[in-house]
Formats: sequence, structure tokens, C-alpha cells
Amino acid sequence: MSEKDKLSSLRSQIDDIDNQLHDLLMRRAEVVQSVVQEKGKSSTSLNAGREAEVLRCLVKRHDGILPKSAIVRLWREIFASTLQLESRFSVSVHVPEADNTYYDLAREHFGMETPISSRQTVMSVLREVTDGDATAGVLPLPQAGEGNPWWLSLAQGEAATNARIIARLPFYQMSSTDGPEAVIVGLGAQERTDHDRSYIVVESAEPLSRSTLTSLLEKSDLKPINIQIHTPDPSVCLQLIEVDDYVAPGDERLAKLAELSDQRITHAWTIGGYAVPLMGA
Ligand SMILES: O=C(O)C(=O)C[C@]1(C(=O)O)C=C[C@@H](O)C=C1
Repeated sequence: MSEKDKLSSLRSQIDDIDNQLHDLLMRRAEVVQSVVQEKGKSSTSLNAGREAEVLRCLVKRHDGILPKSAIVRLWREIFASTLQLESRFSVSVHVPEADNTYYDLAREHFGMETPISSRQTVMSVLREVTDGDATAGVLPLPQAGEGNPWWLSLAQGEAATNARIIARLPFYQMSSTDGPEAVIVGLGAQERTDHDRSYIVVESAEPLSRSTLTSLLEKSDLKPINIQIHTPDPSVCLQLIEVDDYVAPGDERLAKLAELSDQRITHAWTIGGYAVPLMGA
């Protein structure tokens, strides 16, 4: 076979494969449409837990010369396109002055076609999500030492907003370097997967030491991995605790925590959480 014939034979193999891929993508979109009907109108279109499970499965079964990051990239675009099929899906992102960090994380996660709006304040992002003007919001990962942490709006609010943390970005990281990270907030609840973390807020009248809190959490079967303490006014102390497990809103471990504290903890509740991101080559 001449060089030219070899090339055209290889290209015709690629054409066949592309057609098969295309058929499968069209079939997948039809199945998603049935999923949407099954889910009904009341549920949210974005199912971050389900997306995490699909990606974990694909990365686990992946083999061959294509990098895993390419597989994740392709599926992120697939999810983005099916989310557009399901509803008018849009994202609101916190973009403090001239800093596109969170915008870039959002674009990377939600793909090239998803409408993304930039908002200067966290409160505008939360308002858009709460009012249904955006399906999801992207906010900075809660960090220790912030003067007025945004998660207080979720904490105080059980009244202020019913938005909850539902995912963490980036979902796929090449290595555990200190790159920028963010969380996604939405109106749906955190979905349970086989590896999750949740954020709980613990309210007390007086500050509790880290060691007291850790011991109370461990006795309640909750494994803390990060504790942030905030005292908004002298009469109340709020602790944001990231725990290495899925904690549902009515989880009995939250009641146990308050009970074990001899009433020092007045209230403990979850503000959502995330499927633990993938780390890979
Ligand atoms: O499984 C679902 O609930 C779907 O809506 C389908 C699907 C998908 O394309 O696989 C789409 C969007 C969701 O965020 C998760 C998954």
C-alpha cells in the first residue's frame, strides 16, 4: 500500500469511530431527556454528585495513551451540553476586581457554552442563586482567618438563603499543589456519593477550644479535617467544621454533638458539602 493509501485508510478508520461516537452522543442525549422527565420539574438540573460518580468511574476504567485529564475535559463538555438541554442553566461567579481566578475555574468546569455572569460581591452571587436567576454560584473555598466569611450567610440563614454548598472546584487536579479552589453553591442538597465531605456549623454561646470541639466531634462519630472559628458578636460563636463524611441535614450525629456538649453547643447544622475531587496524572 502506498503512503497515501495508508493515510486514507487510517483516516477512514477515524471517520468510522467518529460516526460511532456521534451516534452514541445522540443516543446519550435522548436518554438524558428521559432522565429529565423521570426527575420531574421540581428537582434541580445540576446533580454534582452524579457527575462526580460518572467521572470517578471513567477515570478508574481509563487505559491507553489519552491523558485522564482529556477524558475529564470531554465529559465536562458533555455534562454542560446536557445541562443546557435540561433547563436554562447558568452560573454566577464571584469576580473581585480584576481577578478572574474563580471565573476561570467556573469556565473550566462548566465548559465553553454555559452562560456565566461575573459578580463583584459574594452577596450578589448568593442572591442570584436564591432568586433562581442563576442555577449555580461559584464562591471562594472557605478559608481560615477571613474577617467576614461568606459562609455566615449560609449559616445565619437557615433564614438568609437556602443555597447550600454542593461541589468543590476543580474536580480534577493534576497534583496537590496550592492552586485556586472554589465551591459551587446551589439550591439542591448535597448528593451522597461514595466519598464525600460536608461542612457543619456549630453554634455556641462561648468559644469552644479546638481540642474540646475535636473531642466532641469524634465522640459523635464525626471526623473533623478543618475547623474555622468565627465570633460575629460577643454573644455567639460560630465554628465551621469540615468533616470527612457525608452529613445529611437531619443527621443524628448533629443532635448527638449538641447533647454531648452539655448544652454548650446550642445548634449544629450542615451547610452542604462536596464529592471529594479526583487527583490524578
Ligand atoms: O443523571 C442525571 O440526573 C442527569 O441529569 C444526567 C447528567 C448527565 O449528563 O450524565 C446531566 C446533568 C447532571 O448534572 C448529571 C448527569
